[in-house]
Amino acid sequence: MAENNQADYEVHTNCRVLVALDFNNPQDALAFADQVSPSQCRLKVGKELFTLAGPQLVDQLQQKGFEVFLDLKFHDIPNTVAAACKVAAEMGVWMVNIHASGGVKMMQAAKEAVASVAPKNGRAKTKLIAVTVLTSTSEQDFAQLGFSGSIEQQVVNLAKLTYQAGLDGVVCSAREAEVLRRTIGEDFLLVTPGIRPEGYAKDDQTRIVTPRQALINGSSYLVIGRPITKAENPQLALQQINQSIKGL
Ligand SMILES: O=c1ccn([C@@H]2O[C@H](COP(=O)(O)O)[C@@H](O)[C@H]2O)c(=O)[nH]1
Repeated sequence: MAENNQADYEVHTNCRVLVALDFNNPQDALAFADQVSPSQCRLKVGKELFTLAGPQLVDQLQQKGFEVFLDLKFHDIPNTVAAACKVAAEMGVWMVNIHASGGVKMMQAAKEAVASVAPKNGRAKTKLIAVTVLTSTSEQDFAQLGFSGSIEQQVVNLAKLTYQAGLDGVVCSAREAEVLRRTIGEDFLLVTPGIRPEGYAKDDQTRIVTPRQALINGSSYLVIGRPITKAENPQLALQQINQSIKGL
């Protein structure tokens, strides 16, 4: 596989798919990485895999030339979240995230911590984004939590706070991408899970959108797990998704 140098990072420019490596062992994650190329996708390491395999696995994926989104969704007091984000930035990950509902002070502390880390090996500065409302949450779930108003209103509210705190973008559903582009503008990353190709099962997601429609709505990056990793031929599933969004 490709070595970890500047040239490897340039191949990612047009790559919009972030594959969620939600495997229950590091061997399967590494085997998946060996079937695909950094020009086709970036890789997302989430809570299960990181708890199992930690920074060593992240490093192995980076050594294979992949940019890694460390999806640990930190949510704690400002000092704790800032310290965790600093460690993530020192690992050289492409992107890390926190929960916007932790508040502006927490987001600002995290931002300062990430900014204090000098990027290494020709990489770009680690991007810091904030989760608004999880894509598994329905309007009914949202009301049950005691919120009044719609999910869309809350996503816009949290995205505005995230923008004011100086972060690079948010995690939201692609259903909210259009309104966020109208209210916040183009210079803000919209990272959207809950992506389902036409006809694919919803699983536990509720606010789903197809890959093509998500980009039309204004998504910057598509987070896709099971439709690729659980496919009979994951490499082909990724290729087909990339084909379906070509030119967007
Ligand atoms: O709001 C959110 C935030 C994060 N996720 C993560 O994205 C992937 C989605 O996987 P699928 O298999 O495509 O449903 C998963 O790792 C989640 O932890 C999210 O779904 N929604």
